[in-house]
Amino acid sequence: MTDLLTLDHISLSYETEGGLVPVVRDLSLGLEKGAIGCLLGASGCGKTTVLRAIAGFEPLRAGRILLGGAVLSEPGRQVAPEHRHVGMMFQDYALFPHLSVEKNIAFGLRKRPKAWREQRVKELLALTGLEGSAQRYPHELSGGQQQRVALARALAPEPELLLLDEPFSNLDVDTRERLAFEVRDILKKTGHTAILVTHNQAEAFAIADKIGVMQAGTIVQWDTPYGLHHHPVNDYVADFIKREALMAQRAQAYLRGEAS
Ligand SMILES: Nc1ncnc2c1ncn2[C@@H]1O[C@H](COP(=O)(O)OP(=O)(O)OP(=O)(O)O)[C@@H](O)[C@H]1O
Repeated sequence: MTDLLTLDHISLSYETEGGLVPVVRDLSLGLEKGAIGCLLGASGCGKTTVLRAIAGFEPLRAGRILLGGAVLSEPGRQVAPEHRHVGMMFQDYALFPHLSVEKNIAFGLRKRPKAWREQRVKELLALTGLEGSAQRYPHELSGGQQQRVALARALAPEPELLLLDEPFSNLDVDTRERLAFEVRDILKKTGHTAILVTHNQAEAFAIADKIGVMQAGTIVQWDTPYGLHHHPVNDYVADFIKREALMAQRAQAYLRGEAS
């Protein structure tokens, strides 16, 4: 199967007062349509920078980003973020506090016909289990419910690719795990392709089909959760994975339907 998203040897740097600082180095990955990928790594390794580059907010120093075979970014050329068909969901929800759940979800659909918009919002409320909360306001919802609204809003315009930056990190541990499984179920139901960024291994194993273990601006191994566990390419990956192995095994068992 051909990949929907391709990062082809991308490199990124930030301009600082001290000069150009390389942050992402020669990073490549391919993600099939309908798959959920995850960038996993310690703070500062460059995960968010990669996501921002896919969204179109950071220019590339080298390499190319392709979506559905079309080049989105290469040095000196960028498709504008609003023309990429890429949706985003971030850790701080970024919901509009003065709009109801229903209106938050419909926010990106203003240019669509009214009947289509109403039908789409209804579908998304059902998909995210928020039917009873359509008229409520963000401050009246729990953190987990707010994140489900944020997911519904990101999915509403039918993006080709969804980017999730540490979407669960503001939630307590129990909610975070439950929501990770719920989000996976929702994305699988709708067939969306997504890339998630996290430093939390349990979250990565709960949600992802493919995980990229990052170290100092590059991917050390891009593999299935099974592959990372059983065939780590070096000691760094092996140690990194071992640290939360118990949690990861639980998540895998859940996904195989062997645990509740
Ligand atoms: N606008 C910027 N200007 C200069 N340096 C930056 C900028 N944004 C990020 N950096 C640096 O680039 C590196 C990678 O940052 P990035 O946010 O991509 O890491 P991350 O892996 O997502 O970290 P975290 O898990 O803490 O969010 C860090 O060293 C960071 O300090």
